[in-house]
Amino acid sequence: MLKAGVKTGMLRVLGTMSGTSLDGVDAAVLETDGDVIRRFGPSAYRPYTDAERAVLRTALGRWPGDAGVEEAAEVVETAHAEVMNGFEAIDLAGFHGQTLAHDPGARRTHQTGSGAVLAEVLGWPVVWDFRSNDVELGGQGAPLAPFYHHALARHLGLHAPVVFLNLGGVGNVTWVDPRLRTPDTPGACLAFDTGPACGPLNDLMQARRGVPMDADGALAASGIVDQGVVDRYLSGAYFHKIPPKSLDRLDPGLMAAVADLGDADACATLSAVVAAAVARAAEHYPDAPARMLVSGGGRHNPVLMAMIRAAVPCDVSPVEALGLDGDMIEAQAFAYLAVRVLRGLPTSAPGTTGVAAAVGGGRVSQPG
Ligand SMILES: Nc1ncnc2c1ncn2[C@@H]1O[C@H](COP(=O)(O)OP(=O)(O)OP(=O)(O)O)[C@@H](O)[C@H]1O
Ligand SMILES: CC(=O)N[C@H]1[C@@H]2OC[C@@H](O2)[C@@H](O)[C@@H]1O[C@H](C)C(=O)O
Repeated sequence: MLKAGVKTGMLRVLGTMSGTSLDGVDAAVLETDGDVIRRFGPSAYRPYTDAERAVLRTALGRWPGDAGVEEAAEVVETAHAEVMNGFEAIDLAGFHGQTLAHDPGARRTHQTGSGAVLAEVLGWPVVWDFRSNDVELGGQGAPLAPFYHHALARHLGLHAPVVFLNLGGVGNVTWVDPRLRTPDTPGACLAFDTGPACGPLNDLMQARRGVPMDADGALAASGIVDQGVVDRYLSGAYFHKIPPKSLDRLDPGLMAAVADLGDADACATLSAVVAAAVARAAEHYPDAPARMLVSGGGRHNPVLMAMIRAAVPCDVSPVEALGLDGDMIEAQAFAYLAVRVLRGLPTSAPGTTGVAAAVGGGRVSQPG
């Protein structure tokens, strides 16, 4: 199904993502027709300043109209306009925005920042608000990168099921079968959030040491895992749910569970929770994957990666092993999805968000 008046063929699309860890904006160019990938283009990263991050943090958990949300939208729009302005010859942009709140059970999700404002400022058509339609139709609204993971597996010429693991604030996996030609074919993609990833580690480091992360897992490396905490956490309701399922970044329960541990032991234990959650995900795979390809900032944490390797029975490598850029997969995904939205193609399916049938979503804003 092709929407009237839409340019056919390959487009040069700029995708952006502002992730749950509130570190900054990733922007990456992808040449695609919304089906196959032709080429990866340049990318850029624009960190939030401490003051901007504070504005975003204040607005977490809030909905449109709540106090502080307009200020957060302005921060997000300004940061995106700055980084997006540096790119040339763009046909289309895919703007995810910053998730402030996500409650699929109540059929609502909130990504702040207006694609209409960016279309005006940049002079390009902008696709945005990717998740609302899916949650309104009863889906989880997340994860949405899976259809792009399927395109990546095809682009890489893979012929067996693989798992893409993204380690951001939250962990999420996509099991993909590239032998099935389109991502919305039943059985082509199964995706869900595994559990917490870097988010709780960051929160702990911020609260106890005033730094944004356990850099290179240095503190976790000198700590001892409290296996009781790991086992108790993994016995929680989320880990018994059948996918699709998605998480909000905030889980005060996990922070409380490590409150009595010293800093190093708490970091080691939180890292072990991440690895155990990733390992637990395998219960749901339709078939054993040939390998696990890791993207997101957590792949830079060698302690976390070692724990995952020890817990998972297949090869685990950063996506760089296959020539991809693990910091830009999500930004590229929203470039890919933008073209799908423009062309009226689905962006999620029962296996990715639990929506009842494959659906599209997103709004398209044209410059005035
Ligand atoms: N060298 C490193 N050592 C340890 N952790 C690291 C390192 N580099 C990045 N990280 C972790 O990765 C996080 C950023 O990951 P990423 O940019 O993938 O998250 P995000 O896109 O905000 O999250 P999400 O995918 O959940 O939206 C940092 O906040 C930090 O916790
Ligand atoms: C609601 C929301 O913004 N979810 C994010 C978050 O960050 C990681 C994980 O939780 C994933 O479900 C999703 O983002 C990725 C890009 C996705 O939709 O695939």
